[in-house]
Amino acid sequence: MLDLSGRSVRIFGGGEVGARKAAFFADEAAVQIFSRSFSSRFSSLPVTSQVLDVELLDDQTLGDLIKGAFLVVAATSSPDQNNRIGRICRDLGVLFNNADGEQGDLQLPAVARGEQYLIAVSTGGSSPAVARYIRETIEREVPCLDRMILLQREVRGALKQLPLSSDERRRILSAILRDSAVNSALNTGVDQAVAVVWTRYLQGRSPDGC
Ligand SMILES: C[C@@]1(CC(=O)O)c2cc3[nH]c(cc4nc(cc5[nH]c(cc(n2)[C@H]1CCC(=O)O)[C@@](C)(CC(=O)O)[C@@H]5CCC(=O)O)C(CC(=O)O)=C4CCC(=O)O)c(CCC(=O)O)c3CC(=O)O
Ligand SMILES: NC(=O)C1=CN([C@@H]2O[C@H](COP(=O)(O)OP(=O)(O)OC[C@H]3O[C@@H](n4cnc5c(N)ncnc54)[C@H](O)[C@@H]3O)[C@@H](O)[C@H]2O)C=CC1
Repeated sequence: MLDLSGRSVRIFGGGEVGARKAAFFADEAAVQIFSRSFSSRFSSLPVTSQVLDVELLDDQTLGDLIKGAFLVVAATSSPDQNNRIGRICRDLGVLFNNADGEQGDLQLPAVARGEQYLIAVSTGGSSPAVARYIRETIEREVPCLDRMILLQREVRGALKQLPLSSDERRRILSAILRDSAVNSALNTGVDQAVAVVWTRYLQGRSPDGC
């Protein structure tokens, strides 16, 4: 969880993997891609690109491309070149992520993101496919997560105004999460679910206890 706004992220390798890494950072950071060739996915990404062959650059020239970056990603199809980029990053004190080769300073997780939440899944390099599988399972199984969070925020605020113990509040909030009537109302909207919650859990109660 880094604030990358205004930071420079430079990616070597313009294939599918480079494009995925670029998409991961492009909303926030200023992303530059260096590669021999580029996947068509780059045409829809807000990044700048430069055609070059890393193998033809000496360490000094490659270092000049890296200097000033906050983070560098190596995603060429050559682990040797990726590792060389990593060594230069280490010498220059620049954070490094390696898509293929010796492990760098950081790994990218699989991310399920909504307006109200962010879930990052990592297997620490053991099985990226499992990280992806868990991300997809979360997205499939809990599609209304944003709405549930908004509902919980609203109900939680209302419960705090009622003369309830924190145990009672916790029990109601937890029951709402698992309540199928609430969850199906959420498919229509947060307001509809709030109405169901009032009927099922808060009938007869009001903030002043009447
Ligand atoms: C170490 C790490 C470094 C890094 O890249 O940061 C790394 C490394 C490698 N990945 C490889 C392969 C695959 N990677 C994926 C997918 C993802 N890989 C991602 C992260 C990471 N990958 C970091 C560890 C994260 C962790 O363990 O949790 C995800 C989560 C995030 C992202 O990249 O955005 C993204 C899912 C995003 C999503 O969908 O949500 C798939 C599945 C697929 O594409 O369907 C495959 C094919 C199946 C397989 O091989 O498992 C290979 C072998 C290359 C080869 O030789 O074939 C290496 C290199 C090696 O292992 O040495
Ligand atoms: N970390 C991850 O999540 C994953 C990593 N990989 C690995 O990442 C690497 C890249 O995968 P893809 O994007 O699918 O491969 P790709 O072959 O589609 O793309 C590689 C890109 O690197 C560029 N490139 C290669 N050598 C270069 C050089 N000397 N100078 C400049 N650019 C160069 C190519 O022009 C191409 O754009 C592969 O080694 C692959 O095994 C694969 C799947 C997932």
